[in-house]
Amino acid sequence: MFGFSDKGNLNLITQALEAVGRKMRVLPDPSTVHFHLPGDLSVLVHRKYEDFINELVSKFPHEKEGILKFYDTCWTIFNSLNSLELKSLEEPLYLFRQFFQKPRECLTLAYYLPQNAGDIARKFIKDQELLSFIDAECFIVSTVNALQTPMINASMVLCDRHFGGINYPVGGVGGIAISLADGLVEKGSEIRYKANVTNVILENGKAVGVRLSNGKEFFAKTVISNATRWDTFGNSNVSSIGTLKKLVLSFSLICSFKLFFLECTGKLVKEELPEEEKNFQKNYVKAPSFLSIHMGVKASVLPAGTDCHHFILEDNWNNLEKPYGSIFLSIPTVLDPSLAPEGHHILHIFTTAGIEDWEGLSRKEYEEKKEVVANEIIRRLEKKLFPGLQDSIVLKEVGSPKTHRRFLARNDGTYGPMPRGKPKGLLAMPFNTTSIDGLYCVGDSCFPGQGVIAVAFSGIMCAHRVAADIGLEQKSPVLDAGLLGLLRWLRTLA
Ligand SMILES: NC(=O)c1ccc[n+]([C@@H]2O[C@H](COP(=O)([O-])OP(=O)(O)OC[C@H]3O[C@@H](n4cnc5c(N)ncnc54)[C@H](O)[C@@H]3O)[C@@H](O)[C@H]2O)c1
Ligand SMILES: CC(C)=CCC/C(C)=C/C=C/C(C)=C/C=C/C(C)=C/C=C/C=C(C)/C=C/C=C(C)/C=C/C=C(\C)CCC=C(C)C
Repeated sequence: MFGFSDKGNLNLITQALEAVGRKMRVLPDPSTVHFHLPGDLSVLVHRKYEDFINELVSKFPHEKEGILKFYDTCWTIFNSLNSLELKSLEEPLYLFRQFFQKPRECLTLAYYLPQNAGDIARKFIKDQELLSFIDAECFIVSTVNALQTPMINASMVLCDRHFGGINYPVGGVGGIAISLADGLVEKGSEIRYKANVTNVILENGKAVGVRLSNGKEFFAKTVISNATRWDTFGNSNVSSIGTLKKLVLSFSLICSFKLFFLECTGKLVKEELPEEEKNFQKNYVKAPSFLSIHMGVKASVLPAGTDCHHFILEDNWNNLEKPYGSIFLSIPTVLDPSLAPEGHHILHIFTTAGIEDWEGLSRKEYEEKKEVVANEIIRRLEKKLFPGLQDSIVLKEVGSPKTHRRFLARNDGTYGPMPRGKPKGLLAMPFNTTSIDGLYCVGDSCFPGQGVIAVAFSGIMCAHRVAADIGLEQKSPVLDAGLLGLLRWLRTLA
């Protein structure tokens, strides 16, 4: 996980846990990822920045200057981000204060806000293979190439992995949700599980509550949807799953709905798609989902010193963004052996996959397809990294995009938003307010997009904007109208 360090301003998981009186023990990962790329290009992203740069320069010595300039630019942006107090960019008093206190940092961020990593990389680097490597660097966190990845997001991940580092919570990442939930309850919040929100209730155009599938209604000053914007507002061509995770009944009472067996169709806001959302859907499409394989294997199949995370694209750079083209692999037991019985390891293998491949199949065809597709991926891994992998398997479970849709209740099982074309950086990303009074959105279809830290930041921004709107923080209605109007206009330029 990113965001789990004990320093800086961007360790948002640590901060979220602290806010509810919790702390988790973490294990530092000595590397972020081991890339295995076409032409036998192998790059290990070491935790220590200098080690990573030396390794990359050793593969592309003729591009030393370009490499340093590109990653230095990332650091300039990261250092600016890391110096700010992170709050709502939709709240003018805070924004002006930040501009006043940190003008250079804010102007740096404003300058890079509409830019993409691939364009910046091309200013400094000519080698096509190195540019493809930077595509892979971006793809693993955005599921798109560098030309489509906002520079601010790329800088955040390309630097924080060396600054705060990647850290693994002992016992597994599920512990994060459990700790947060325990902490919230201890602070007086109430969490309702298996509560299927199907409608946002509107009164005179204002969101005033939610209705559950069992007919129960809850009323509130503020409603916050953590469902994707497609699930919240719907889209014109695909039936969606109604979702709503977080409903704020008042600022101090947060209900987090976890729903695992929901497959109803329809959007939460039963109104015509607002213009703002049309603009969002014009700029962003749903990224594909994933095919996931969870395996238990005999430890002897892994060579000594195997790294925790791998990214594999065997022969052809053109396959990077294609479904099933590249393979992600995490082996958490490398860091935390307590997760598996002695002598065994856990492999989480995943690859991008679209829902359309998995629909319209009978139960039998579906099960058979999962087996065939998973076996092919295991065969590729066996060939590239771990000879004997197939025979070492003691447990295997395969999840398809339909699994993601069902268990995460995300429209088409999507990983998140993906730019339809070449975006203007983050300019088109909507923030938390919506065109419906009293209704806010959080999560990865809001600024700044996919990723746990990005999503945590959207939560922090939303909390601040809501606090201002319900009178817990200072606000200026005149400046609000000005800034929100300006931001709306800027989004239409993207
Ligand atoms: N590091 C990783 O490997 C990894 C893995 C998964 C996700 N992520 C990140 O998490 C981001 C997504 O975060 P998010 O918070 O936007 O979305 P999310 O999908 O994580 O949260 C949605 C949650 O809402 C619940 N839910 C859905 N419908 C509901 C309903 N009707 N009522 C109640 N609960 C409902 C789901 O069960 C799910 O837990 C992704 O962009 C991704 O980057 C990272
Ligand atoms: C408003 C205006 C107009 C202006 C203003 C200016 C300013 C001040 C600005 C500011 C800005 C800001 C603050 C921003 C922020 C941002 C952020 C925080 C961002 C973040 C981001 C993050 C991210 C993107 C992350 C991501 C991550 C991820 C996705 C991860 C993933 C992972 C995985 C998938 C795993 C892998 C594995 C293997 C390889 C195996």
